[in-house]
Amino acid sequence: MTGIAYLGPEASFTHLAAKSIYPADSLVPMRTIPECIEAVSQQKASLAVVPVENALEGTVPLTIDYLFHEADVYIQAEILAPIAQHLMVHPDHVKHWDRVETIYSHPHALAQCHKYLSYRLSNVPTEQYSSTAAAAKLCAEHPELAIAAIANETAAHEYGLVIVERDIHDFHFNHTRFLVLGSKKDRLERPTKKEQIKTTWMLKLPQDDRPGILHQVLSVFAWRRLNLSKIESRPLKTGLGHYFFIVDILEEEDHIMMKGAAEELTFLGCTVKTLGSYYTYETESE
Ligand SMILES: O=C(O)C(=O)C[C@]1(C(=O)O)C=C[C@@H](O)C=C1
Repeated sequence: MTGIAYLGPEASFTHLAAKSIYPADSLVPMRTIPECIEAVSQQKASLAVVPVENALEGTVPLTIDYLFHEADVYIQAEILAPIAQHLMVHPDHVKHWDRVETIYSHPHALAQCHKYLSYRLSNVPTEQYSSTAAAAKLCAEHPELAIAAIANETAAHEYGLVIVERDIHDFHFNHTRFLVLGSKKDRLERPTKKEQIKTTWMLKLPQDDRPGILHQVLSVFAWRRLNLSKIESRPLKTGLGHYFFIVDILEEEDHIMMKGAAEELTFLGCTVKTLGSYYTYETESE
């Protein structure tokens, strides 16, 4: 069991995030997020790095859903990275870049540039691809096609493309959170003294639709003064109106108040799936 799986290929944003804390030669590219998570749960990789949330576009649903429904893995750290999106083409197309016929990228990247694309290139269809770097690689491998990719600067260098429009993401504050996942509850050391620990739980409410249950759940945290930094619902996929909740709590799971909270939630009929406690590593831009 060796290697750290990441959403590839080389020069994806996930690759840059992973390289900020792990040596480049330990990283193994995968084609999809589920493949990364499976590699860890089937012990084919020691860890995996996957995107989980973007400041402009919100959750990466595939990651959250796969963690809840399909795998039993734990978060060992999170990496917070600034994101800058650029439009790039093969050198053969630089002169007439605004005549490209299709723009490829990861769905999150296309969504981060929605305003730019609709004002500047409204007639050009977009096509979703497995990652920004995979889209850049496609442009490099097909100079005969008039296509462009939205990706980062490293991808432009890696695949020999030319950036024709810089910083095309719609809002300046663009960051993505990436998770480092492992098969055991084990966390990376605290990166700096001031870093706050965080715990992620996934909560399923009791089956019977009793009034006020969400209020009761929140009060479990409130009276214990447990600070939530995020709460979000996702469909349970068992029918309309059925959800599970992802909560990030700014406390360590072993804390007495957290143990009490878990017990009380279970008593209320909730199922608590823990992803563990971990620290945040912040990276600089490329
Ligand atoms: O496509 C990539 O390069 C990725 O690493 C994926 C991903 C995402 O899933 O959000 C990561 C960061 C950016 O927000 C855009 C795309």
